[in-house]
Amino acid sequence: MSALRWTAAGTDGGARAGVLRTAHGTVPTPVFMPVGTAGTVKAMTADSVRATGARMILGNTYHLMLRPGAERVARLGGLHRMADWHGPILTDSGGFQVMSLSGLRKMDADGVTFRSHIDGSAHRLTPERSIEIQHLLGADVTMCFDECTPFPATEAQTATSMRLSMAWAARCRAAFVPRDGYGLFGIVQGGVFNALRAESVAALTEIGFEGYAIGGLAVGEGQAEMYRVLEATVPLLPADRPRYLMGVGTPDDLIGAVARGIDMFDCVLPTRSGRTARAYTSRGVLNMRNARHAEDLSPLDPDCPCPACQKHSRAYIHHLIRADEILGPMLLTWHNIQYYQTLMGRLRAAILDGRFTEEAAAIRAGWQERAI
Ligand SMILES: CNc1nc2c(CCNCC3CCCCC3)c3nc(N)[nH]c(=O)c3cc2[nH]1
Ligand SMILES: [Zn+2]
Repeated sequence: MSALRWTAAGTDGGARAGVLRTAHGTVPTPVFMPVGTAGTVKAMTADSVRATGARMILGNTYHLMLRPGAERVARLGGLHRMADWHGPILTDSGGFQVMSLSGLRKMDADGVTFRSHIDGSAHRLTPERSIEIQHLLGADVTMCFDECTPFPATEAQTATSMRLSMAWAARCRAAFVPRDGYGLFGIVQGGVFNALRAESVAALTEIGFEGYAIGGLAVGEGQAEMYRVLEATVPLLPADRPRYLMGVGTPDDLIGAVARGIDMFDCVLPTRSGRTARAYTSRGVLNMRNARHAEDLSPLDPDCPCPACQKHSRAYIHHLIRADEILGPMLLTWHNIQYYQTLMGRLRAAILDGRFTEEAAAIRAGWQERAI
């Protein structure tokens, strides 16, 4: 097998369906990748993640370099063996989490020095070290070490930040060891400025990557602005490479971004919401702490195959949440991950059948039917 490859299976308007081939198996796209921050999709076993139909998960340089340490993960056989996850893993490169999680940090042209949010110990990430860490973790998809430009930022600030990330992208490409079934993705920056986005795409495609992520979005710009940036950026990307929109998003965001040519997604929403008692359903979001569920014998979502919906009532899940029972977040997380997988499956089937617009409208209409 050559380097990691994406091949198209069908298109419908701007939406596209395809297959991503990796060293750890093939993944139908569009794909939602559950976030497995510290080597685990929180509150889920690897078997339960697989049961949802999820094929590919995220790991993270920042968390795993701090604990248990990248070299230790390698000594434990890598992330796949350690977590008993034998499908593809994409790891983020750490820059985003350093900027959003760590306390004291100092950015310079060569990298970033920061203190661990866990024990305050000092650490440094450079493009080369980030690539090395992701190799030690065993990632199928490695992300370039970048700076996610803060929002809002002036055009000048955005240009400086983007150009630093482009210089780091070239260093990542040089440091990455090519292997069959593995790939390095570039990350497009440029904030909300079309000319800077175009400059970033040109710089990355000049270097050449197995896939292209759109970074610097879902940072507070709002859905309309995010869509506007996608409309200006996605058409500039090579049609034969996968496109990954980082950190997105709500079910509604996913539909809109698939419509604009995105193939891959990750977001903490389904897992984090599972731990904050919120359930995504075909009829909108439910807050399971709400007393109205206390004697409701209906399932979270009648159309859902997950154990929470097949075996339990809203009343039981409401009780678990109120009683602060660990099974509550487990069942809600499982359901939310299942909901996201079911959603992506429906979108993919609709693209292949040429009825994406109709399917998107039907899904959105379902959310309007106030959850009974
Ligand atoms: C939520 N919005 C958002 N996320 C972004 C992320 C993070 C994507 N999710 C990674 C997981 C987070 C939890 C731990 C495991 C890794 C971004 N990452 C990078 N490298 N660059 C971005 O511009 C970048 C931009 C992002 N915007
Ligand atoms: Zn369910």
